[in-house]
Amino acid sequence: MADAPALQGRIIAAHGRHYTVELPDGSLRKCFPRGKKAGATVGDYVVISPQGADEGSIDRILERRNLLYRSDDMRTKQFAANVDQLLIVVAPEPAFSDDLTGRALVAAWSAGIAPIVVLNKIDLESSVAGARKRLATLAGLDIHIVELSAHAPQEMRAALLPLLRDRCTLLLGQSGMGKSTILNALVPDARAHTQEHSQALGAGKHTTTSTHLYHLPDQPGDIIDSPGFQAFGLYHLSATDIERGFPEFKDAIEHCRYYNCTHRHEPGCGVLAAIEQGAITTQRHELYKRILAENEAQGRY
Ligand SMILES: Nc1nc2c(ncn2[C@@H]2O[C@H](COP(=O)(O)OP(=O)(O)OP(=O)(O)O)[C@@H](O)[C@H]2O)c(=O)[nH]1
Ligand SMILES: [Zn+2]
Repeated sequence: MADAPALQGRIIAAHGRHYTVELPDGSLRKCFPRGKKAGATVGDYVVISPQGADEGSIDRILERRNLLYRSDDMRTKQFAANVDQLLIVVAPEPAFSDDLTGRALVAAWSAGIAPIVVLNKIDLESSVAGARKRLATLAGLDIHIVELSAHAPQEMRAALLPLLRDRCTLLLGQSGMGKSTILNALVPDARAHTQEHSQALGAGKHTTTSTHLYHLPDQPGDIIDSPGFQAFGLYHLSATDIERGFPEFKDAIEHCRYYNCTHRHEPGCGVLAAIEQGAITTQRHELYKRILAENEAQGRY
């Protein structure tokens, strides 16, 4: 019997050793990477060789438009590939972290991906003002900030669905910000679906898929759910990547006296001058210095 012809599909879930690949006809296959090739991630477009009725091997990962991940001394965690935008969920309670939110923004910009920040739980009236005030430090950066309450699902859908149309959106946030609640309002039974897939594909009932791509039920567009994080290392970024993660530095850097200026203490630094003039906030500059120092401590530069 001749080999079945290779097919192209998209990885919609990663389960440790194997992946769920969706084919253009909507069917799902449990696929294993061929050989020792690792590193496939949710959102990847792949070429597979079908095996049997519902399995396959991943022969090749097609070129990625982008790849989002975080990394620290412990490990590297890929979030997703080929995304159009990042939706970063923050909330007044538990209070979101400026540092982690800033890092997620850096991850987005350094990968060339547009970020949207969602301030969830605006029904928490006593604490929402404080959250708004902290978010105001991001004003002036090119970020769309949307306020909503996932406990008012109808209004929430009205606010989010237009932003999600025709796009592949990665949902990201610290633990407890309300990602699952938002996801479930956008894709009812998302969690149940995950269970179903896992069981149908033999992943076992208790294997939780950490990252999963869902199609929006009522309009074109995909949303990728990812586990909540409590740390967001960016050890993989080069100094140039980090600079790209701070788009407000771009014009100022043109004025730096030294081509290899690190924008910390050098004389004639355009970024330091822009801080003096109030065009760049010290808070963002502090974050920049923290990320750079962490990477330097790795002996990268
Ligand atoms: N008051 C209020 N509570 C909310 C809202 N959205 C979510 N919550 C609550 O916040 C808690 C955390 O919500 P989840 O959706 O589980 O948060 P998550 O971001 O998925 O958290 P992880 O699973 O840790 O990543 C739950 O108790 C939700 O009911 C909201 O709009 N208003
Ligand atoms: Zn400089």
